[in-house]
Amino acid sequence: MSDPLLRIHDLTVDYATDRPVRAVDGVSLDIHPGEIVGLAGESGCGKSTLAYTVTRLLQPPAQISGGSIEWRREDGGTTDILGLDGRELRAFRWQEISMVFQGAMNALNPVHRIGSQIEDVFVDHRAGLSRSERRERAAELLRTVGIPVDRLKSYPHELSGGMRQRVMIAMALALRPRLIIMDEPTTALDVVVQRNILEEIDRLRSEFGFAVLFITHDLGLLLEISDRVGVMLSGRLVEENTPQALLDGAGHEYTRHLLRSFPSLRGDVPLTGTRYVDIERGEEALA
Ligand SMILES: Nc1ncnc2c1ncn2[C@@H]1O[C@H](COP(=O)(O)OP(=O)(O)OP(=O)(O)O)[C@@H](O)[C@H]1O
Repeated sequence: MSDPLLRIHDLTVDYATDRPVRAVDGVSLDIHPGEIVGLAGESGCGKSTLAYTVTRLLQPPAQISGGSIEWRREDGGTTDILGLDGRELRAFRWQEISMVFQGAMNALNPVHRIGSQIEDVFVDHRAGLSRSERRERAAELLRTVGIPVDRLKSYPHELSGGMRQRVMIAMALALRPRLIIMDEPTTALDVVVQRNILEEIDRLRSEFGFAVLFITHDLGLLLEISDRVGVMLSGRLVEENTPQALLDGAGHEYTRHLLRSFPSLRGDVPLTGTRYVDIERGEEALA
């Protein structure tokens, strides 16, 4: 197997509050190029804290108490993510790793058109592009995520929730990052829209080859879309394996407990994207 793209080693993160919380407790996890790695676990187990640490968006009172996060650059060398300074981080985010967070669709600025918000990513990170080049790229990105190009002129409130989340995914793709971290990206959406977007992410992954760290409390969903799934409990990564291996026999009692909550996934539901097919046009119908 190729060298990992991201190597999280023995990471520990604490919230230094009156009653300190160890949110991430000695987690080690590798993500390889092009892989979809799912992270499951119930609310409060530390999934988001892990995502915020990898992207260096963690705010006090959170503090990194130990461990390392290593990034393999395209030139083969490694970058210590925890050692990046502010200027380096601005160049690193979006460019190397981008993020789609829960409720990200509400992060769009309500008073600016969709097109200009996508173009802004290029204004900030691709200073050499002309205005018409930026426009062309914004249009191409919308097409990529399945939104008609005339929507560039729309304001966020004129789009459905699913479309707005697709716009956020388009922005996350804009600079062709090699890893996209998605923290509950579809949780706020209708289940049909959610399925369509997941199918889209998988298709885009095949097309562009980026890796995905997909975080959700929904283990059933992760078993369908991931190459490997990690299960977190109280800050620890208690198990990590392929979906099939977990279904065949999870090693940790907590994983077995989570699996029992999804009885329909134990053999009678295909693990491929085939369940998407009959609802392919669902979002258009709802939008
Ligand atoms: N700002 C904060 N101050 C203090 N404790 C925090 C803070 N943010 C998170 N925590 C605590 O850290 C632990 C991990 O929280 P985290 O949000 O990472 O979990 P999660 O698995 O992502 O949960 P959810 O799915 O609800 O977002 C929890 O015990 C939480 O209460």
